[in-house]
Amino acid sequence: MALLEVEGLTKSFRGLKAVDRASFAVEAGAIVALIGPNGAGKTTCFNLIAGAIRPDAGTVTLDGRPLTGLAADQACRAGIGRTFQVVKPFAQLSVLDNVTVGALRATADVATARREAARVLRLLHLDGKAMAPAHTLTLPERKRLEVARALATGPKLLLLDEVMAGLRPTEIDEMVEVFRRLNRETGLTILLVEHVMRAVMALAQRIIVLHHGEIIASGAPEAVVRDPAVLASYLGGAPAE
Ligand SMILES: Nc1ncnc2c1ncn2[C@@H]1O[C@H](COP(=O)(O)OP(=O)(O)OP(=O)(O)O)[C@@H](O)[C@H]1O
Repeated sequence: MALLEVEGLTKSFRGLKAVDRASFAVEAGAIVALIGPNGAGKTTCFNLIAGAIRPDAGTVTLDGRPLTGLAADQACRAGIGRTFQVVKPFAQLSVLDNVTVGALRATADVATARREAARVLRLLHLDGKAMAPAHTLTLPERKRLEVARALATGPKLLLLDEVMAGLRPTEIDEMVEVFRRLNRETGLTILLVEHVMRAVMALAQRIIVLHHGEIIASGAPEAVVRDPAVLASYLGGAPAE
């Protein structure tokens, strides 16, 4: 059964079709990657699903419930958790407080939110940094904090926007393991936008390829990365650096 259903999603910016009649589904418990060249419309898709912007046409349904037209905080309450490409924690707040802010989306009780935040920090191996101000974290730690903030909202669907960018191969492998474990142990459904193919191939059970806002391929990772249309969209090279 599909947890997320996207049907005919379309969004233009000043005449440019950033997302063009995109339709796809993400099954409950799946890890699916959305890939494509720069400017293909991936982040716009996320913004449409998460209620940051409104579509010109099309629908988004989560768990059978229409999300189209909901504002970002309503989409979050409905079960969409997301990270942002540009990581922006509250710099002066501690790591624990940053994640508690996320957890307060799911509960009004501060003590419960702090407990949930502490649990999520352990999952992300950030518990040792709980009291550190967010601005003192390294890049890989800031990336994990971004994931922790999204996870603490208690999502049914986690949208990850380039969380591997700037990480070293060993750090990527650690992140991959965190998501695999989360998916395996809690059944969390994940849709990731990612250029780092090492992570895509290790994580995704299915890949959807966007090009100029349109879906040009979808299927098993090994088949999709050999698809001639996909290779052509990446200027004849490998799908990503
Ligand atoms: N708010 C906006 N106003 C105008 N144009 C926009 C806006 N957001 C995105 N676009 C345009 O829409 C297209 C799709 O952008 P989007 O950021 O969704 O691509 P992307 O696939 O996420 O790219 P990248 O891999 O570089 O992050 C691009 O041409 C971009 O310039």
